Parts: sequence; structure tokens; C-alpha cells
Amino acid sequence: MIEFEGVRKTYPDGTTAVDGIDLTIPAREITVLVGSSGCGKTTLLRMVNRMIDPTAGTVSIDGEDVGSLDPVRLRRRIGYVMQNGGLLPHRSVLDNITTVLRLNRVPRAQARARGLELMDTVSLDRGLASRYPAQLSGGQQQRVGVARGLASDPNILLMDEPFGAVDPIVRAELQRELLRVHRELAKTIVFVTHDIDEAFLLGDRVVILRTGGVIAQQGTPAEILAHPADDFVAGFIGADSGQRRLRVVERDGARIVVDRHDRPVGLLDADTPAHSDRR
Ligand SMILES: Nc1ncnc2c1ncn2[C@@H]1O[C@H](COP(=O)(O)OP(=O)(O)OP(=O)(O)O)[C@@H](O)[C@H]1O
Repeated sequence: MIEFEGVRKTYPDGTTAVDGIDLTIPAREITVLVGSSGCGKTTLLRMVNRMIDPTAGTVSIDGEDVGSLDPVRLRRRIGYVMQNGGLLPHRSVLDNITTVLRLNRVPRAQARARGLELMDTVSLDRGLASRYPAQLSGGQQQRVGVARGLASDPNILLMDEPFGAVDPIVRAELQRELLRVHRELAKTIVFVTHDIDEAFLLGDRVVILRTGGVIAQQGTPAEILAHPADDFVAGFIGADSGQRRLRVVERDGARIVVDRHDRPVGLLDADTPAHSDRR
């Protein structure tokens, strides 16, 4: 469990990026931090592994204040995946994946075996192991980034807009893969995005931030959809424009779900009672 208590970050130029945040991130779930540009998502994320230290308040992991831990060692036990992969261009795919293992003095052969296993985990063909990042597609580079984040088998994986730079089809594939990997490995994942659809798709819990680094609302996607806290949240999730409103209409004896433009989006399964599991 990750806890933020009264956390504030003011940069030297006076910009307050995060303003007094109290937040509990449960273990083994995906928590998505979402909000428009500049609302403090990256700042908040980077305070978990001490890439940024708060100006006030504490961030703790399982009750231990990260401020009391050595930042380098802390970073080696927390996975971090960033936009564009952040891969080392002159290192092969396998070397990129195993960098942290080598830093942790895992013997070369063992690191290599683990790296290849991780390529399987993220559905990357092992034949790509000796390529360089520039010889991969954007989606493949992101998979390498995720494999690298998982290399030291961290309990926590921080992901900063990891799928922001790929096209929508590849993005959908990477999102599905992440959910699969999460089901298999059950890591605590903190995921940053500015895309509310991505947040609702991936998040067990979603934290909506607003400019100035404050929390507008947090909860499960269903809770937020059912009861947006205010006009800002309703606007952000598209509830006020009717974007999320679906209706059921009868057509040719079937119950069809349509959007607000009457476009069919699916079929209501008559035999399935409503249940609370959104996946
Ligand atoms: N090193 C810095 N010095 C001064 N201000 C900064 C610094 N880093 C970030 N900021 C400011 O802090 C605020 C929050 O930035 P942050 O990167 O955390 O937001 P974000 O929600 O992740 O934005 P984006 O989605 O655009 O990446 C912004 O106003 C930003 O300009």
C-alpha cells in the first residue's frame, strides 16, 4: 500500500504542482491518476520512487516513509515505465530489459534468462532480443519498457503515460496486455494518463486531479460514473454532454444498446443478470 499524507510539492520557481494530497493506493490493484496537462500527475508519481521529494507531507510504502530510504536502492526495487519507453538507444533490447538486474549484480547468464522470460511475459518475440530500440515499432518499444519495469520483480510498477505515443490500435492491444499481465502478476500499478477512457478501462481505482494538484474525485470507475462529485468531474468524464449515456432499444426482437446518436454499440445479453464485476 502506498500512502500520501498532506503531500505538497512547490518547485523552486514557485509553481505548486501538488497541493496537500491525501491518497491511499491499495496493494495489487491498478490505480490510475488522470487529469489534464499540468495537474501534477507526473510529480505525484515520481514522489513514490523519490525522483522528486515533496516540499511537505509524507509518502510511505507499507508504512515506511520513503524519505528515510536510500533513493537509488528504492528506485531499483520499484519498476518505472515512461512514455516513449525511455530506452537506451545503443543497447540491445535484452540489455535494456536487464539493465537493473545487472546493476543489482545478477550474474550475466541468469539476467539473460530472466530477460528472455520477460520478453515472453510482454508477448515480445525472443528473436528481437539483439535488436536496437530504433529497429522496433513504437508498440514493441513500449513492451520493452514494460519488460524492463518488471525486470527486478518489483511489487510496485509506476507507469507514466506509457501508451501515449502509439496509434489507437496498438494502444488498445497494449492496454489488454497490461490487464493480462496484471492478472498474472498482481503488482501494485500506479498508472498516469490524461485519457479518461484509458483510466476507466485500466483502473480498479481512478483518481481525477484538477489543475493546481488537488484531487477532484477518487473511486472505482463505476462510483465516479454513477456520482460525479461536481461539474468539473462531470465535464471531464463526459457525463454532462451525454457522451456516456447509453440506451437500450428493441430492434428485430433483440435488445440493442445505442449511444446518444442512436448508433448501436452492442447487444444486451438477455440471460445475464446485472452484476457488479465490471471486467
Ligand atoms: N521542475 C519543474 N520546475 C517548475 N515547475 C515544474 C517542474 N516540473 C513540473 N512543473 C510544473 O508543475 C505542474 C505539474 O506538472 P506535472 O508534470 O506534474 O503535471 P502532469 O499532470 O504530469 O502534466 P503532463 O500531463 O503535461 O505531463 C505544471 O504546472 C508544471 O509546469
